Parts: sequence; structure tokens; C-alpha cells
Amino acid sequence: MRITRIEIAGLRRFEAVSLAPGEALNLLTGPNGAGKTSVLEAMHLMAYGRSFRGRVRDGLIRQGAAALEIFVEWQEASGRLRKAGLRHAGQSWQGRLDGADVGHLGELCAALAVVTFEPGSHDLVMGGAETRRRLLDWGLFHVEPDFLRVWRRYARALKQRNALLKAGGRTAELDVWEHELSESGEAITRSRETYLAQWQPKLAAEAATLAPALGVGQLSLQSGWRRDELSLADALLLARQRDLATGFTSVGPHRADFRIGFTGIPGRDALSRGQAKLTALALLLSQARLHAGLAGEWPVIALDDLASELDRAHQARVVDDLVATGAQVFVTGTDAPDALLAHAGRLVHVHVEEGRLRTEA
Ligand SMILES: Nc1ncnc2c1ncn2[C@@H]1O[C@H](COP(=O)(O)OP(=O)(O)OP(=O)(O)O)[C@@H](O)[C@H]1O
Repeated sequence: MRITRIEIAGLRRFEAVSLAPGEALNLLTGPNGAGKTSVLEAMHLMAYGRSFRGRVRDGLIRQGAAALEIFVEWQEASGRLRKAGLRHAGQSWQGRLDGADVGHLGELCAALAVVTFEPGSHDLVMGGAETRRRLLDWGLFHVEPDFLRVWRRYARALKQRNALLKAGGRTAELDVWEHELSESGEAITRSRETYLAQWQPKLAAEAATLAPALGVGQLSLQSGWRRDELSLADALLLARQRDLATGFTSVGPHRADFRIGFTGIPGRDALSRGQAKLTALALLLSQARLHAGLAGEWPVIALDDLASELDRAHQARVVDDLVATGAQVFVTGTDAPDALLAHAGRLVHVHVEEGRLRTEA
């Protein structure tokens, strides 16, 4: 898919800006604090319903502005033109897709696929389970039409069971919600397992190019309960007394994670910071490639501050590979990385300064 228009108002330092990106490489340059990352942040917000740097109360809305508004128009590989709008005015989010209000922001997220590599991405490798679980589910939301529905069913049942646990819940009611949880939770887990099995060879290939010495390859699902020994229904029943004491559900796919296996080093703690970034990038790009195979088109790729994240050789390899796929790519930097200059004919260069965007001739 290719973004053909972005309009941003009231986000960070942007009052109101718009951009008509090129269909291949887009380079956003400008001094520190100019607003380059905020352009990627706007796309990411639309595609994930959340920022990659902090929450709304951490200053997403421009100081003094009543609301932030983002509009994105993009073209799918089929030629279909799509439009989405996102507005946040201090309390709730409102989304529109193709002219109609959406009931759930997940619908925007499932429509627009953006993969973002940014300075915080090394958390995918070094951080806690939640970031990896979200990444895994991102892939499924896009390629499995039913996944969002099942996931919501699970989330609703989890909320109900937790509320019951806190209220000292009655057995019959707990039975009902545990049945819901186990049906939807087993389905989520089967989908995650299948997806990881498809992802694994793509990751191994990507990591073999980006960081061959690490021996990255194995991906193993940690389902959130002892699945090799018990069904989810049994695990929930077994945990019930403990969960009643703590007031929350201690087992299930909401606790899932996946482990990245390394054969070249003892484990993730042996990674340098740069290697953790390369592993995170390999995860993201291999997932984008998997997505392209399953969905029939590449997601939009956003690479924030590429030159300070990767050495020159890796920058060139990543950019050359992406250009060869035909994906639409956005790169930010204080200066133009050499890796992009080699593709000058396919490059749209946007200069960002003091919250304004200017496309260079
Ligand atoms: N709520 C807000 N209201 C007004 N301005 C804000 C708000 N939040 C952030 N800013 C400003 O918006 C800008 C955001 O910059 P952004 O991180 O997008 O810049 P950048 O060009 O990527 O910079 P760098 O090269 O330093 O990473 C900063 O100048 C910041 O001070």
C-alpha cells in the first residue's frame, strides 16, 4: 500500500501541515526538534491507535490546541483508494474510515499497515512481553479477518472474569466466563502459533543478512499457560483460587510472549545495543515481508533516524533491499543518509523546519 496524502493538525509542534509523499522513497530531513519524527508518529498513530513515544498526556496534542487530527489517504495494491481520519480532543478518540465512523479504532489499524523502526524498537528484543505480543498480534489483525473479533471476545471475557474475581465471584458465573475465555483463548493461541511458524524462516533469512553472527532463527511461542500439559479451561480452573486471592487472571493468552532463539550467542543479554537494534529491525522487516506474502502487498515502512540507528553498511543494505521490494518507505534524519542518495531518481525529499514541511524540487 502507498500513502498518497497525509494531513496533520494539532500534533506536537504542527499547527496544520500536509504532505503528498512519493510512491517509493521519502526522506524527511531537518534540524533537531523540527518535527520529522512527528510525521512518522502521525502515520503510526493512525495504523496502531497509539504513539511509539508516550501517551496522549505526555504531550501528543499541540500545546494550546483543542484537538489533534490526522487524515491519511492511501492506495491499496488493487488500486482501491482509502481514507481514514483520526481525532483526539482530550478524552476519547474518534476514527473514520472511508467516510463512515468506526466503532473501534482497531478497524483503522486493520486497514492501514505501517511498520515503524525507531530508537525505541530495541525494546522488541530487550523489553517485556507486551511489546512482542502486540507485534505478533499486529500481524494477525492484518491477515486473519476473524482475529480482531476473537481477540475482542477474549478481552471482554477477561474483563468480566477479573471484575468477578475482585467481587469474590460466584462459581457459576466464573464458569461461564472461563468457558468464553478458553474458547476464544485457544483460538487466539492457535493463530499465533501458525503465524510464528510462518514468520520464523523469514526472520532467519533477514537476520542472516543483517546480523549473521547472531544465529537468529528460532521463534517459540510462550502461550501464557502450560499448554503442553493443560487445556486453557483446566489452567483457568486450576488458577481460580489464586486468582480470587489476587483479583486478576494469572494465566491465558493475555500473558503470552515469544522467545527469539540465538545460536551464535548465549542469549539476548549478550547482545550489544546495536545488535539488539539489528535484531529488532530483522523482526520488523521479516514481518513486513511475511505480511507482503500473506496480504499481497507491502506495508508502508517508516525508519526513524536511520543514520543514527545503524552503521553505513547496514543502512545501505536495508534501503537497497526495501527499494528492490517496491515498498513505500519513509526515512528521517538530520541529514540525508548516503544510502538514499544512491536512489536519487526514486526519492522525494521533504525538508522539515519549525513545524513546516517543504518538498524539495
Ligand atoms: N505538545 C506539544 N506542543 C507543542 N510542541 C511540542 C509538543 N510536543 C512536542 N513538541 C515539539 O515538537 C517537536 C517534535 O519534534 P520531533 O521529535 O518530531 O522532531 P525531530 O525533527 O524528529 O527531531 P530530532 O531530530 O531531534 O529527533 C519538538 O520541537 C518538540 O519540542
